Amino acid sequence: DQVNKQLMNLPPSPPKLPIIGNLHQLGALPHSSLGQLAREYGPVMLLHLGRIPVLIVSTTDAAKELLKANDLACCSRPKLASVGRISYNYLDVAFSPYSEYWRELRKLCVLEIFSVKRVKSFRFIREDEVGTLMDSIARSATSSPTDPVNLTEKVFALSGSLIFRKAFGKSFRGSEFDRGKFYELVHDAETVAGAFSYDECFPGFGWIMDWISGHSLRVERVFRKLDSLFQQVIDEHLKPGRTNQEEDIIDVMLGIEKEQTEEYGHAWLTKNHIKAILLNMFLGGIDTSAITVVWAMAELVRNLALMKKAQAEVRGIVGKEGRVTEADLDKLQYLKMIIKETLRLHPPVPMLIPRESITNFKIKGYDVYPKTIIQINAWAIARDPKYWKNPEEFSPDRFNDTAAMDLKAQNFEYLPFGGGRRGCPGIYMGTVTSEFLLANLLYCFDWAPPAGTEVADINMEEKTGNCLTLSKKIPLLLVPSKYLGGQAAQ
Ligand code: HEM
Repeated sequence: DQVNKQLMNLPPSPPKLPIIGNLHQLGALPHSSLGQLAREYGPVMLLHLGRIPVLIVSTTDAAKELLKANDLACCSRPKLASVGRISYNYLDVAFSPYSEYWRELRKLCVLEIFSVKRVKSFRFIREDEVGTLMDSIARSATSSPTDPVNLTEKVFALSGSLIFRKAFGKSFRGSEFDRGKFYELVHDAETVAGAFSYDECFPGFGWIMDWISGHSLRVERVFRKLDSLFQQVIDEHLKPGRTNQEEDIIDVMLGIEKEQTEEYGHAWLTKNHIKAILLNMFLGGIDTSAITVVWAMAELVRNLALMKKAQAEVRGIVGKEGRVTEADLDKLQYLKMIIKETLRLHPPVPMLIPRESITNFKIKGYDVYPKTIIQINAWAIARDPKYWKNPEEFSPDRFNDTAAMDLKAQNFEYLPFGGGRRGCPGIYMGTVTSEFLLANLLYCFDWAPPAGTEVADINMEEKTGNCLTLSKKIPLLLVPSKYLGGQAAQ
């Protein structure tokens, strides 16, 4: 309450404007502007986005204090109305507030969807789809050797096809689904999921702005389209006599629903739960892996010596096999360091997913009260010169010296997948996908900037595609030429 709040030692706040609070200080790249502000106001700052209090955590020490000592006090998610709508009233894993229900669901998903065993069971999908992409790039390299390939477009399309097929058991190739429309829908859902509505920032009158700007209508339209897509595919799975060659995520979840019904007379996992989990796979799994591969390729083309080193590794291991297989990945230690370094310098989810505090807690001696939104600036933390030598430099070899630094946030200077109870459960799926695609791109082709441009011309500006992810602003165009050393066995 008000009196208690006055007695609290609140974190420092940059000066705010009436009504909008600190909204004007976010800019086009909030992770960067907030990193700048943190240098002035310290490792924890309290901002106000309109009326919403938001705690920004910007250093390794503070992130450790938050995720280790205070994880339980702040592992909920804010209930945003648009997210509520598209997640079937928070039936999903990523946006559901902390509760007994969320704990059960997360456990189920970790065991059944994100497990190493399940991810491995989709190996043939990755090998098939990546193989098709390599063939298509090879064809264009042969027919028009000087034409650049839009690698951003290809990599995003591939990542979308992979998740689509793992979830639905069907490929875009030969199906009635339109790839372009599917991406558009995923993109619209991401935009809806990543944005606060005016009503949340400005209680009392914000709804008028939502109405004028068309926000409410947009949310409803996206929800209806998603729901009808999910319903259509689930109905297909329920048709008697369906023959499925590939067990997909819908099969797995319908199986769990059936088991629960047989055992208890009813299932708590209903069709709406299944749809909400599918939504998480689309929003969590497509752009993140694609963004990583695009940044990795951009960095390597700009650093020829690193590119050559990576190609020597993968070509040395794979020899004349003609294609990298997933069995090769464990031997590709330098490739793994490249992915780690890419995730450090270009974390695809730079401020993680917003959390919300459940109870009072203290961080760095400051009080945080319940219902405060919490954002960890993983982007700023991974560029902190106190922990990283030459932090702005792309240098995969730095992970040689920190072999213990894994991706699971045991080290709080490196948080590309977040951490604590809400940390990303899709780490394995995400890294295998990125590593496997990158390995094939490096093995099968040599890459050069388009004719008339220099390596130094490759634009490295960032863009926040929606409020959650950070990608390369300008699509990456490169000219591939086929690696002939891999052809003998083909
Ligand atoms: C390179 C790939 C990926 C990156 C960088 C990434 C990053 C993240 C981050 C930063 C979070 C928020 C963690 C936090 O709040 O502490 C997260 C959460 C999540 N991610 Fe990922 N992710 C990736 C791949 C995937 C994949 C492939 C899937 C699923 C198919 C996935 C599903 C999820 C889900 C469901 C959550 C919410 C977890 C919860 O709230 O309990 N992610 N991810």
